[in-house]
This record gives sequence, C-alpha cells and structure tokens, in this order.
Amino acid sequence: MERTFIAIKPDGVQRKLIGEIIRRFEAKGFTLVGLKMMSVPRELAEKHYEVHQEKPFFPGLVKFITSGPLVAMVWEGDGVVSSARKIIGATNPLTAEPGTIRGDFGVSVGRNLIHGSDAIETAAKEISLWFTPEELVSWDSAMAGWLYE
Ligand SMILES: Nc1ncnc2c1ncn2[C@@H]1O[C@H](COP(=O)(O)OP(=O)(O)OP(=O)(O)O)[C@@H](O)[C@H]1O
Repeated sequence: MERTFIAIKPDGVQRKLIGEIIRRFEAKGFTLVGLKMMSVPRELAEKHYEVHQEKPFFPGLVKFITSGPLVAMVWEGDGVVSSARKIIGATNPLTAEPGTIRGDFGVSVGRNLIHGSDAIETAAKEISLWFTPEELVSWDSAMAGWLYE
C-alpha cells in the first residue's frame, strides 16, 4: 500500500491546527501508520530540504523548521501521495484553493503549515529519513471494506 510523509510545520503546531489537519486525512479515508512530535535537528532540516540549498530562502526555511516542535507523520492508502498534495494545496497559501489546508488556514509561503512528499520515490526517501522502521505501525483498518471495493 502506498505511503507518504507529512509534516505539520512549527506554524501549524503553534496555530493549534494539529487536530484539524489529522482530521482531514482521517476523514478522507487514509490510515495513520507513523506519528511523532519532535524538535527538528538542524542537520535533519538541511537534509530534508537539500534540493533548495542554493535558494535565497534556504537559511530562513531551516531556521523556521527548527524553530519549534513539528509533527511528523506517515499516512497510507491508495494514491495517498498525490491525494495528500491536493488536500494540502498549492505552495503559496494565497493562491491555494479554498478547501485545501493551505488555502483555508495560511497567508504566506514562508508559513505554509504543512509539508507533503511530492512523488512516490520522494516519499520513500523522506519516510526513511524521518522514521526508523520500528516507528512505523502496519495495521488493517476495520473500515477498509467500506473504503475500497
Ligand atoms: N519564496 C519562498 N520564500 C520562503 N519560503 C519558501 C519560498 N518558496 C518555498 N518556500 C518554502 O520551501 C518549502 C519547499 O518549497 P517547494 O517548492 O518544495 O514547495 P512544496 O513542495 O509545496 O512545499 P513542501 O516541500 O514544504 O511540501 C515551501 O513549503 C516553503 O515553506
């Protein structure tokens, strides 16, 4: 079953949106298989965003991600990688569609509340970067028969 890495960034935690964000993924029908609240070490933030290391916003992004607690999660379900990106919305919350997390709760690109892996291969890399295998819990949702044919 497909898995994706989702992180509620420090602004989402401070804004008390943890419950609302988890609710949206649960209500859609995805299954939570990994969850931890953590302070992010600088090296982990830099590794996670290494594709952006030459960008002017990189130092500020690393400072922001390491500035407070973050909630790291792994969600499972058919098509969860691309569906999660739709639930999250466009990178800039001002242009993100209403009904998406960023569209409903954010106003600036540097405080866009949540991260979601952008492809299946990226998801696998990010899951192994943020979680050990022992931290992930495989379980069968009792609702599966009502979610899938
Ligand atoms: N111009 C910018 N100014 C400040 N921060 C930015 C800017 N562009 C991107 N970022 C930050 O870098 C993150 C990664 O940018 P990317 O283009 O990969 O967007 P994304 O894939 O929608 O976001 P994420 O990887 O966090 O899910 C953004 O989520 C945002 O927090």
